[in-house]
Amino acid sequence: MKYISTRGQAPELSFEDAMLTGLARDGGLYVPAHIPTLSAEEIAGFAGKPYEEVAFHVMWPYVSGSFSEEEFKGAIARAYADFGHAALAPLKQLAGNHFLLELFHGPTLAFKDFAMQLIGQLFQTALKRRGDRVTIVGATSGDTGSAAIEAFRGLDAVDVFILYPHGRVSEVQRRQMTTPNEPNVHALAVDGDFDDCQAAVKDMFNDFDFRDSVHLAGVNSINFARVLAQVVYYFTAAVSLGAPHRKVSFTVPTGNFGDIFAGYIARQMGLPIEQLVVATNQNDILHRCLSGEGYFKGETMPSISPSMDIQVSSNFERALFYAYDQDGAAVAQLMDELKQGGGFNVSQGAMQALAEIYTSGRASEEETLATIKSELAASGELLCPHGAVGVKVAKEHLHESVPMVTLATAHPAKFPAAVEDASGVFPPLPPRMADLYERSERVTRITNDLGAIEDHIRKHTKP
Ligand SMILES: Cc1ncc(COP(=O)(O)O)c(C=O)c1O
Ligand SMILES: N[C@@H](CCOP(=O)(O)O)C(=O)O
Repeated sequence: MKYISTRGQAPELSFEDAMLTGLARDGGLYVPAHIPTLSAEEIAGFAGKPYEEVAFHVMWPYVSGSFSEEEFKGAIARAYADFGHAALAPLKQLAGNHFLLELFHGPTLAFKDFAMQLIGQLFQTALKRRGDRVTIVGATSGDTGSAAIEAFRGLDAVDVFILYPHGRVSEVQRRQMTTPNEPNVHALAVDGDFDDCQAAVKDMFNDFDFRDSVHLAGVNSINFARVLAQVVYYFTAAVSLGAPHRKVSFTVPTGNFGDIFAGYIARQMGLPIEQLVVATNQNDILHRCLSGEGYFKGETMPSISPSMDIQVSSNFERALFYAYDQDGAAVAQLMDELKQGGGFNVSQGAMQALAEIYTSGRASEEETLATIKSELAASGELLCPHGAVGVKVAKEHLHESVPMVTLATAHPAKFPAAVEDASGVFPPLPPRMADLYERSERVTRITNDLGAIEDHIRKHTKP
């Protein structure tokens, strides 16, 4: 399988090269040159199979030229060995036709572990084979950073620098990033918001001298390997509800559009997905855009679902690439308008293409709090604020005949203040991280200045 850039001007790469490269050199994002499909029989065959086995079958066509079958199966087995639930991604019934897919049983209690644990294994295999080392930079609104640090801490061939917005992540998220004491891990608290952190990461990739001198790699969902690993749980969830013989819908709490884009890939691969519902918090650029108002940045407002406090949603570029019939020049033009003028209008044809796949909704802060409270009373499920945004929006899109799955993207214990405020229940951390509040922290506060960030990284990267 070859990978191509959404802006059409970067070299085609293998899976391994695309994974280690991160952002394409034309500023675009890598996508597979074609999306492989699975037959209804193959999908039906996933019923009752362990998650790891489904994972291998779904992802193998994308990675097969880069890893041997044995390497890839080994990576999958090691990636999911430490999850705190035997099913890895259990499905719970909330009511009638509405289900919750719990994606927070990994080591850092968020859905990011599904991909990050796997790419941690794949990076190690590839770097060992090449005798190479890389500098990973990542931007986080809380969960990607902790998952990346967990996946790469202590590895010889990797330095990892995580940029998070100072004061805009939860205490648990911050401590997950600042308490690991391995010297290859560096938490940077940036004076700015998540979009500033993400822009800095992209600017570093576009600074080729810097990029090449430190062997830059990226583990945000700009990396297609991140998206790919997330495709798997759409299959396991849908099949357990009767797919491919029955259609299933998904509602996805959305920020950077990576998770829902994984749903799009699953759909294109042949999974009968009826609706893909984008659920946003008050930072609702995606909901506004999908409602026909164009894609225009507003100010990012801090919320009780901080991981979704995002205005420039990086994977939306991938969605646009398909909506514009894979026209890289058109996508490059839109991204230029976004950078220069803060937004763009989507053509009528592309809006139509998006509307065939995605619908959307938004939850205010009050609605999120009310949903945490009401869902606890109704089903006994204690939601994190991100899951609550999803549940609120999902309820506006329920249909009698098609099951709806809402993705519960993080454990409530990552956001105890908001959860307790809403429900009166303080969600405790699982025993394996019960001493998180006592561990000492190590973090560098840094201004939102590309030169300062690059200097810091240069100084702290192992040669
Ligand atoms: C808990 C949680 N929910 C939802 C999201 C949104 O996911 P995505 O950025 O893939 O849209 C994030 C961040 O990415 C998150 O950390
Ligand atoms: N919500 C994310 C933001 C980064 O998203 P990514 O999926 O592109 O890595 C976070 O928690 O960091």
